[in-house]
Amino acid sequence: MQLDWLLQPLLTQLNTGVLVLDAQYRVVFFNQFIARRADVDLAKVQGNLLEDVFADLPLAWLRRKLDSVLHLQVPAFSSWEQRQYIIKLAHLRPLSSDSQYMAQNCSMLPLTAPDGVSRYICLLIEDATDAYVYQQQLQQSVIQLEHANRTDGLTGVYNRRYWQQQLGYEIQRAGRYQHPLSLLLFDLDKFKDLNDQYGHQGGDFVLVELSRLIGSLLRDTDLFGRYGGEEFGIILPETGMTGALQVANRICDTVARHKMLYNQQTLKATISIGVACYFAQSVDELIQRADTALYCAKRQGRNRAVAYQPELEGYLKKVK
Ligand SMILES: Nc1nc2c(ncn2[C@@H]2O[C@H](COP(=O)(O)OP(=O)(O)OP(=O)(O)O)[C@@H](O)[C@H]2O)c(=O)[nH]1
Repeated sequence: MQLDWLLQPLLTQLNTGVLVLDAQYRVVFFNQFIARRADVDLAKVQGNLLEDVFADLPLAWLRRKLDSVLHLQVPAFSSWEQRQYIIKLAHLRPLSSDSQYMAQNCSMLPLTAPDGVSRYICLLIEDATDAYVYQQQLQQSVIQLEHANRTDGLTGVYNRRYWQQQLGYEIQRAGRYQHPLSLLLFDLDKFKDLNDQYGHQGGDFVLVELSRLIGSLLRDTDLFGRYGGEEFGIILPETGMTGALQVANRICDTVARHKMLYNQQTLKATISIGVACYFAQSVDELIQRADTALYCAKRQGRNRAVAYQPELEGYLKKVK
């Protein structure tokens, strides 16, 4: 049975790109799938070098691949995960993909003409844009989940679990390399009164506004987290007591001077800060020391930063 008549309609309708090159990598043939998406006319470019027909090919890489197919006479494959595309072909999902071009799986097959001598290579190009788009969406979701997993939903600073985990890592690092490390624990003053006066939403507004303000006063390497309701912690890597007190006083002063507009009313708030330095303690001990200093700051009249010293423990016993 003669089947030659099948070839042309099959190649025209095939939902796969077919591109045939000779041994000098000149274009012998490509089907409609490629012609339409690359906007090239086979009759006009037949016999031209591959790189003169299709712009911006990854030429060095592609030649290495084609050379091995031609000389070893074994097929090669390139997936979209390895190289998103080889030939710039327009795809049919321009809106749902961040890429203008079709993601491609490409098989490269060695061919020998009936004369038994002339060698060719056939490239079969499959549209893998769907897989590419799904993978992009999945990666995006993973990034969003990771962000949500370490962030406090209200204020956008780190949540307690993640922040405390980071404190553990920073303590290990400071211990191993004998580097300074300080911790600030702060708490809004008389926040209950603020909540009572402006409602819970007013209180939330202040928490958000002050988190943003304080975050803007920190270095990128500092780690700012929400420890509990209106209590926050800041880890200051590479910072000893003098530097930590400077940061704490700057935060205290900036907050006290900051005016916030809420429901046409001007709000002000103050904070108290406890400062502790790392000296080979555990996470819990370091937090405990900063908490003791914070408690003293409250007892001494609020709106201030107090540095932890062992004498504070005696002071606490007296006032209790
Ligand atoms: N709006 C709001 N309020 C909160 C949140 N978390 C805790 N609070 C409130 O913060 C207040 C904390 O009150 P207290 O622990 O008595 O302390 P304070 O009024 O700030 O007084 P001092 O700490 O002694 O200066 C409580 O009224 C809590 O309900 C929150 O996420 N949003």
